[in-house]
Amino acid sequence: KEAETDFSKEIEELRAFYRKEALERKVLYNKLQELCGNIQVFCRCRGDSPENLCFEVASDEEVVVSHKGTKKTFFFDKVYSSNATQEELFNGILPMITSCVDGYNICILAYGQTGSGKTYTMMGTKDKPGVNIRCHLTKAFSRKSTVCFTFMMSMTEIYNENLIDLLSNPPTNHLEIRTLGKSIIVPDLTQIDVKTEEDILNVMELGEKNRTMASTNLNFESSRSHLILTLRLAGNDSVSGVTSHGTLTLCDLAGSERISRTEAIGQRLVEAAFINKSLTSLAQVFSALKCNALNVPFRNSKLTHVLQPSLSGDAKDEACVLMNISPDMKNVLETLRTLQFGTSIQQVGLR
Ligand SMILES: Nc1ncnc2c1ncn2[C@@H]1O[C@H](COP(=O)(O)OP(=O)(O)OP(=O)(O)O)[C@@H](O)[C@H]1O
Repeated sequence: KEAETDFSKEIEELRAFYRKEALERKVLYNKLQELCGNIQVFCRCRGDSPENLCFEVASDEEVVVSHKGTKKTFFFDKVYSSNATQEELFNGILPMITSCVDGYNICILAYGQTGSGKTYTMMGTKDKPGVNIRCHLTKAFSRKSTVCFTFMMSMTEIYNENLIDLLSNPPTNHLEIRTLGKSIIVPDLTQIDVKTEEDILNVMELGEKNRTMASTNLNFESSRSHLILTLRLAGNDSVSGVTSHGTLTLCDLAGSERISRTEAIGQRLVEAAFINKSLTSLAQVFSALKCNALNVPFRNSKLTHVLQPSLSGDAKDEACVLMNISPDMKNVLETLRTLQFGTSIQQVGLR
């Protein structure tokens, strides 16, 4: 009996130690977050080398754009030059992604004009997989062997303010978004339980297939829509008995180019107007957050409404905006616009 009591005491001490350690890790992470701000802006330069480059990467935080004989310098949390590999970029955002297992809501957004490398960054190719493919969180699993994780995955697309469920068969149009306090729910959204990396890749494949089907039915190019992949995870810690919930949202935004540049007419003009509206709403949300406005206009577009849970809350929300830029001189104005957008959100601190 004495031995039994000693053993229970030891277990209790171990639990207390474990809880303390977990708390300390959280405090340290919060401190780090305070130092870095909870929106980080990274710039990625497309990886080809035309003769006429419109910028140079001056350091791993600085990019200098040349236009009409003047040079303009932009500073970001990190600048990835044309030579940066997919792996280097992924390693830069890995700490943020893994914090999701500690109950953080993480949102990674790829922004930039059409052809600047957003899809390459997020999806990549078979040989050079991008963020979405590498985000299988296996590193997180192995880091916490005492925690049993469950994952639910959803994949949606927003085209002309129409929220489409890419995991239902056939894809369902016009999903409704409801606000429930600080969170939002999409009542009819398909969520698939995923357990392994292979499950996640299979679900992505299904989503991509349905995306092609949806774009064929509605007659649009996938680059004209926003693609949002969400992984919701719950981790039950067998030692502390605590369950934490985190969300990882990965978003490949539609091309940000101006309407005048695309010379769009008819349906293409309507698409461009919708894209413009949603990206403007995104900028407005960031600027409202920046000045701690009481009302952040999340509901002005489907995009910001869907992203609200990872942008609006407290210190547990974190975002990383990947600004993709093209090195082509003929794209210099779009490059400048993209970098200006990045600069404007750089100092945003979420509440
Ligand atoms: N860092 C890179 N290294 C090598 N190739 C790249 C890189 N970034 C982009 N590319 C290539 O450039 C082309 C355009 O990239 P991508 O399709 O990713 O652009 P995008 O911004 O997603 O365009 P859209 O908005 O039209 O979907 C693709 O052929 C892609 O493979």
